[in-house]
Amino acid sequence: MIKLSAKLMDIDYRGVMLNREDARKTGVLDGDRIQIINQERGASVQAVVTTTETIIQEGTVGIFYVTNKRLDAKEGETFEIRVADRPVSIDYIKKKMDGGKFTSDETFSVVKDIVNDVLSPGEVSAYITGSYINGLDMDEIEYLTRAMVSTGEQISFGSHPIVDKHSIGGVPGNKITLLVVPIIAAAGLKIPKTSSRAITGAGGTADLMEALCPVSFSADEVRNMTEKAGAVIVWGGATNIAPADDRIITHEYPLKIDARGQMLASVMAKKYAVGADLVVIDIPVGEHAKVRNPEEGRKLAREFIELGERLGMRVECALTYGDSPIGHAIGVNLEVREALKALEGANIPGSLIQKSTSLAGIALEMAGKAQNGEGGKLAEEILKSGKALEKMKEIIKIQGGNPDVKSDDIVPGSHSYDINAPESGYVVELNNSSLITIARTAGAPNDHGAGIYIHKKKGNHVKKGEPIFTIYADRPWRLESALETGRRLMPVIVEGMMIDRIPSDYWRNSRQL
Ligand SMILES: O=P(O)(O)OC[C@H]1O[C@H](OP(=O)(O)O)[C@H](O)[C@@H]1O
Ligand SMILES: O=c1cc[nH]c(=O)[nH]1
Repeated sequence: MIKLSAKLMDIDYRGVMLNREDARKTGVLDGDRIQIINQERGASVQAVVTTTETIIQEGTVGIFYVTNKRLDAKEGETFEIRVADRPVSIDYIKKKMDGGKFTSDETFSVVKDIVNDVLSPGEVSAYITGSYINGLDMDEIEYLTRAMVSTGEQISFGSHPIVDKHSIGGVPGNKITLLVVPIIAAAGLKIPKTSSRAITGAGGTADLMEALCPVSFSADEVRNMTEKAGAVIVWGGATNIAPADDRIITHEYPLKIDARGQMLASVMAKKYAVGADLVVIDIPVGEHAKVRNPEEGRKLAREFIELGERLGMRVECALTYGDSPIGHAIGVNLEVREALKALEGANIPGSLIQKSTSLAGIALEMAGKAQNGEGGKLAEEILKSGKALEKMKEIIKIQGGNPDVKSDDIVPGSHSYDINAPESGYVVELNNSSLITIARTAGAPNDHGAGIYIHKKKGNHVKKGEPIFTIYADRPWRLESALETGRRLMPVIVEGMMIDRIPSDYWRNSRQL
């Protein structure tokens, strides 16, 4: 054991940094774990070590920002540093990587160590990859859901039913939560909606809502705001509701993967933790979506329903069209503007309003607000009457945003480029996954102005030279990269257009490269 004085490092990262000499004295290498202890205050956390020769001087321990949120160290405070045992959860992760099955206790141990930052980013990625490749069965998924809930805070409400909705994502432009939640709340129901940020997409609901108001709240605040306004739309990652969820999603985001078992647990843990009784799940189905065909969609729906039964929630699922973006906008500001326009009563074509009112309609029927088969109509009436817009303003206000915001106040990035049709014909291919990659390369979701506006969707006729879609970015170099990505991925095909020309000396030239 050695004693070191704290140096606070304002870096949004987990763990500690030790001078190599102190690491040697303690007996740890890069990636090992230490226990940092202040006996007087009773403060003690485990952290993964990074070593340095220059950034941290001998006699000092650098404490990264996220770890210090739990340790609450002051600059210069003295801490005892000891080698920490290798967590047993790593053995469980290896077991899963070798194709084994988690028990309930093993799952809890892994989740607890993720939440307490005991596992390094590499170990969390190994857990996700092991579960992604070898899968989780329904028992393991239930264990994971319960572990995610029990390692965080839970909310309970005085009156019921509590309604909730969730989309598994995977379809670009899926801004429907900004319509579905206010419609349900305007019907007099409570819906404490927590969302994640983008996982495989260019803007998750939490990213979108953040363009209108703060989304980071404690569990208590979520409950109080929902009691007052009937609804919230907040970022689950900030609430300490199922805190493991966001840690897992952070590692899935760069890989653009959403492991099936973890997805079921991630969604249902958020519902269970807010005390939901009635849950509607949106499962987009399409060639480039997370679920490729209706059979797979029905299987996933059964799994959601079964998991709901195990946890005491009534779940209904909607298989939705996931072959084409929802509405015309992809990326934070473009999507928020489109959603607000729909709430303001603009004549937005098709998919956004239809999908939103169908999903909201299922919830209204489940809660007994509408007869079976009448929910969609009631949802549409609520939207058209302006009551959903009023409710959305109330939600924005209670979360600390400007309730008078108009759709036209939310503007796309100032750098844009139109992708025009090379030929006249029908749009026969508009690849969701490539559109998302282009929008992300343009800066989405971090740059709120970045994204894509689609003028012609699959099946639409386009004349030569007309724009098919426009790419927006907040920074010129991001737009350049997005264009380069677009040229490589060719996300759109117009019937009759030549896709590529391969000259006879192509192979010789490429071999020379
Ligand atoms: O990034 P991809 O994987 O498309 O989807 C992730 C999005 O889907 C869900 O939407 P909601 O919370 O039901 O609105 C998540 O919370 C997240 O916002
Ligand atoms: O909230 C969500 C949505 C999709 N997939 C997840 O893992 N979580």
